[in-house]
Amino acid sequence: MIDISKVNQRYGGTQILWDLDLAIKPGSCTCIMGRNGVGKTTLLKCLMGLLPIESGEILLEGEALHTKPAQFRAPAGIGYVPQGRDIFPTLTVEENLRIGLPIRKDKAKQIPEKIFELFPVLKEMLHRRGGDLSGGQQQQLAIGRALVIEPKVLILDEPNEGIQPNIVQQIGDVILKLNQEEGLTVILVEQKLGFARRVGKEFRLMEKGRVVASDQMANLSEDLIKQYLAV
Ligand SMILES: Nc1ncnc2c1ncn2[C@@H]1O[C@H](COP(=O)(O)OP(=O)(O)OP(=O)(O)O)[C@@H](O)[C@H]1O
Repeated sequence: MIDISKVNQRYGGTQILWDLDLAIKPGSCTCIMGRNGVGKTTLLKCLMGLLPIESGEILLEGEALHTKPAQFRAPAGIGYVPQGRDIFPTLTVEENLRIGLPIRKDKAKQIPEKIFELFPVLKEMLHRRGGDLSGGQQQQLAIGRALVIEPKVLILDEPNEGIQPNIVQQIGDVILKLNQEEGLTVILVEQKLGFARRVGKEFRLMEKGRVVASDQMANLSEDLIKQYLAV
């Protein structure tokens, strides 16, 4: 589904991603894990075209993605929930959700009802400004906004950072539903081990800008945790 090969990326003189290889299978839910600063967010930004790569390639269903400017990546079928959410605080919930509508292939004029079934709070808050929502509600809005385009792949960068436990539970339920019942491919950067184990089917461990271990989530051993995740 997504094939990343030999990707190198640098911020000025500092190289962050080193010949990074990563393959994502259709219908999988893959957690990308690793200590702070190993390059997880940088990798997602490269996938979304928000950062240029120096070399290597990124393919989506066999077609080159890395040659497409950022604005063509969502229409190619990638929904992205960035770290820190990045909702538009002065726009209403409805306006935030409508942003993806023009790039839908069917040019739908209405926000799909499914978004409100997944996140009923967004219907209640439809006319409130995004900036007035709680952190957890904003995160639900960011996920809803990414789903409006009906993506083939949903990418989430630490969706539970600073979110209260009951909303973390709800976000987990939604990811599980989308992945297991609807077959949506999910890529999740996640620091919380419990959450990763609950929703992830596979893991990829990163260290120093490379993927150093890949397996089914059930095989994430204490040794690997100690080596690549413990602080
Ligand atoms: N805009 C930037 N300019 C220069 N260096 C950067 C920039 N953004 C990130 N870095 C550096 O790149 C490295 C990787 O950062 P990145 O945010 O991708 O890591 P991460 O694995 O997502 O960590 P975290 O869990 O803290 O978000 C870090 O050393 C970081 O300081």
